[in-house]
Amino acid sequence: MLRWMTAGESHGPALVAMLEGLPAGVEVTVADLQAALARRRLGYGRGARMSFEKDQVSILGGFRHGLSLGSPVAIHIANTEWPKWETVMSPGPVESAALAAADDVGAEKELARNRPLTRPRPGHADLVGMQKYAFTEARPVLERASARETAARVALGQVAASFLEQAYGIRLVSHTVAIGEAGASDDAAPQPDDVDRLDADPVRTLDTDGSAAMVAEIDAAKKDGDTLGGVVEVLAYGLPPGLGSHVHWDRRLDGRLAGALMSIQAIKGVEVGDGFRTAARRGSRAHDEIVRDHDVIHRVTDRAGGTEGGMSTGDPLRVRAAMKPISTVPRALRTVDVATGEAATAIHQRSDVCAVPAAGVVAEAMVALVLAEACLEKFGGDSVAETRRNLEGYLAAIPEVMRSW
Ligand SMILES: Cc1cc2nc3c(=O)[nH]c(=O)nc-3n(C[C@H](O)[C@H](O)[C@H](O)COP(=O)(O)O)c2cc1C
Ligand SMILES: C=C(O[C@@H]1CC(C(=O)O)=C[C@@H](OP(=O)(O)O)[C@H]1O)C(=O)O
Repeated sequence: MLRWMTAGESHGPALVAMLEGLPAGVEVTVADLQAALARRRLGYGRGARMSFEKDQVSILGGFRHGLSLGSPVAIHIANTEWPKWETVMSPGPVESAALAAADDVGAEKELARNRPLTRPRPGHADLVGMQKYAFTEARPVLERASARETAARVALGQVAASFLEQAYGIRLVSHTVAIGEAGASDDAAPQPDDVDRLDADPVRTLDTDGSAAMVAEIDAAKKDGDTLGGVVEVLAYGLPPGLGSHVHWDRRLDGRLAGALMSIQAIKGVEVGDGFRTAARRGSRAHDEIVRDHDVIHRVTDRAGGTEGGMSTGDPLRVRAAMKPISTVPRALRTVDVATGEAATAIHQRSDVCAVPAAGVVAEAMVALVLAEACLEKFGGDSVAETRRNLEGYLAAIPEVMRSW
């Protein structure tokens, strides 16, 4: 069983990520994790914070000499901005005089870090979090609701992706499909080797015309004091057939992927394969017919996106996630000041205009974690070599007439 968890606040000293159940013998270095985290900071339209804040990664447990030990993995991601927040976000008690002084220091004093945030921002966890956790202001809520937490997911996702590739040859890639109303062409699905080209593009697409249109869309929204969402896609290549199961609702791979993607901040829709487009088709044009060619069984199309009956088919997995526009809208939205009950406009200090390219990297991490969990459930094993042997034994037992390889 693979389990993972993250802890840490957006402006706290660090994020912490733990992964339990990783077999021994997976090669991962701090440099690999740093590179994964750098990819999450990419993308045209992100706010000022992305340029000055740095992630400082260290591995606290689970590895020795670059190889996993089979013990729980613990990763620490320190935040270089912590000195500015040391008082306001102190985990221990602080004197009220020190808190008051915290508003008057530093280059960013306009952020008024300690001023009570009593004007909840629409689209954020602020209001309902205050109601639920009995806070009189939003800071204690927004600190954990913030997508800063996705840095911890990406670090864990990198460990999972390394395991998938080294144990089973499974590789992932993600890209941006649309930002606002501008989209990339559907022509060619990216391959894992396209990752450098994708990361070099301002919005992480291979379609240069689509990229220019998406950049223009972001510029226009920014000029209007507005924000944007969009759609990302994750593909995974090299999956064996049979991950997940049709026998129980909570073992279906498609359901687990959808849940993991929906758990990302601001994701409001998930599609597996052609998803919503399939709903508009007739059955004769919706499914993937099965043929046998040169002794190999395969599907002639890939509309299903690599799952049938809640199990991986062995075809490339294709899932999309729809992100709502960034909630902190510069052209401030209406809210209520909960200190006075008066109508107000929502706080806007600084924000991303669009974080869709980064959300693709986060989605890739979540898919890697779900696939690693599903692989370990199916193949087990305490070392990379053992789990690979188990995969090979399983594939060898599938009768030749049913083989898709
Ligand atoms: C990578 C990433 C970056 C984000 N950056 C911002 C941001 O700068 N400002 C903002 O208001 N929301 C941002 N969000 C979205 C908020 O975290 C999200 O809208 C909020 O948590 C509420 O969404 P929910 O209802 O889906 O939880 C970002 C989301 C992601 C995935
Ligand atoms: C810090 C990150 O993203 C943050 C996610 C976020 C939000 O509300 O989700 C709001 C912004 O933070 P702030 O309000 O402090 O400017 C983003 O910068 C990150 O992705 O590392």
